[in-house]
Amino acid sequence: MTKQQVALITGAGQGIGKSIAERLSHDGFAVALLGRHLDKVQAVAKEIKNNGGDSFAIKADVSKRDEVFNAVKETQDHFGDFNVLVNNAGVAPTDPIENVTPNELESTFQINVGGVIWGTQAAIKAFKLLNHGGKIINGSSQAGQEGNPNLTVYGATKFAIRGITQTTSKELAEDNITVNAYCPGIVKTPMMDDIAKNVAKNAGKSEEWGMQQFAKSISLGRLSNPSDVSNLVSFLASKDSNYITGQSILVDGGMVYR
Ligand SMILES: NC(=O)C1=CN([C@@H]2O[C@H](COP(=O)(O)OP(=O)(O)OC[C@H]3O[C@@H](n4cnc5c(N)ncnc54)[C@H](O)[C@@H]3O)[C@@H](O)[C@H]2O)C=CC1
Ligand SMILES: CC(=O)C(C)=O
Repeated sequence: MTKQQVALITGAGQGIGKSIAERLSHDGFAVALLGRHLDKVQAVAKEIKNNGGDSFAIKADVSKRDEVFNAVKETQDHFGDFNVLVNNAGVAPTDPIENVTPNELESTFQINVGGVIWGTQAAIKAFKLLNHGGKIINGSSQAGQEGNPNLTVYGATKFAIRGITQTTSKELAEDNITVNAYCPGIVKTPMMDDIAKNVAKNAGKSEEWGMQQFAKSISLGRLSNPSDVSNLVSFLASKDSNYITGQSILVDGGMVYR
């Protein structure tokens, strides 16, 4: 009887993180859901339980190293194992470069990049304690492969995550830990709605115009659903990806061609 695999997903209260948690539960994982707002992750965890899954909600801020370490330990203690970390949580400030502030720069890097680094450190510690390898899956973006206007700070963090994915995959290969990233395109979530609204506001245009500035470059001609992304994460969390590491894989409907 194969032991149930355990995954922790950060930013699982909505959007892509919620979809990843649901999909990994469907794949047979026990899932721990981390979020800043406990009520939101508890609601998703409850829904997963009602659908027959094994889930657990944790309140934490990924920019706080100790909270991330506690979340991984709580996951391991609760389920008795820990196998996959999905560093999904992120924020996307939307500003033309001349409006970027020191606070925006610092807080965005603390969340988007710090969260990945603290999660990676905590996962390594757990995998070593459990005496087995594991998988780390980071949330990058098409905006981490191609510069997007008005997303300088956000894009810088997503480019950084691709670099971290490469460096840590090389460092951790000897411990049988793979590290990969998913690079979604334009996904229908609250984050993307806010980006489109802000781009439109900055340009004095309608919200529809804002979303269109991104959507017009999608070859497949449709916006992405969160499930398009969790399909890829399901593969990266499975044994089928065991020979893939250090890769940042685009799932963007044909926006960026690398
Ligand atoms: N929506 C999109 O079009 C795309 C999203 N992505 C990436 O996918 C990931 C998820 O994005 P969405 O689901 O669209 O975002 P979202 O904003 O809808 O959800 C993000 C979740 O992360 C949580 N979060 C934010 N900061 C946190 C912190 N400090 N600690 C703990 N949780 C925190 C939020 O509360 C929220 O529940 C992000 O890393 C984003 O950069 C990448 C490409 C496209
Ligand atoms: C939110 C995001 O990552 C985009 C627009 O690529």
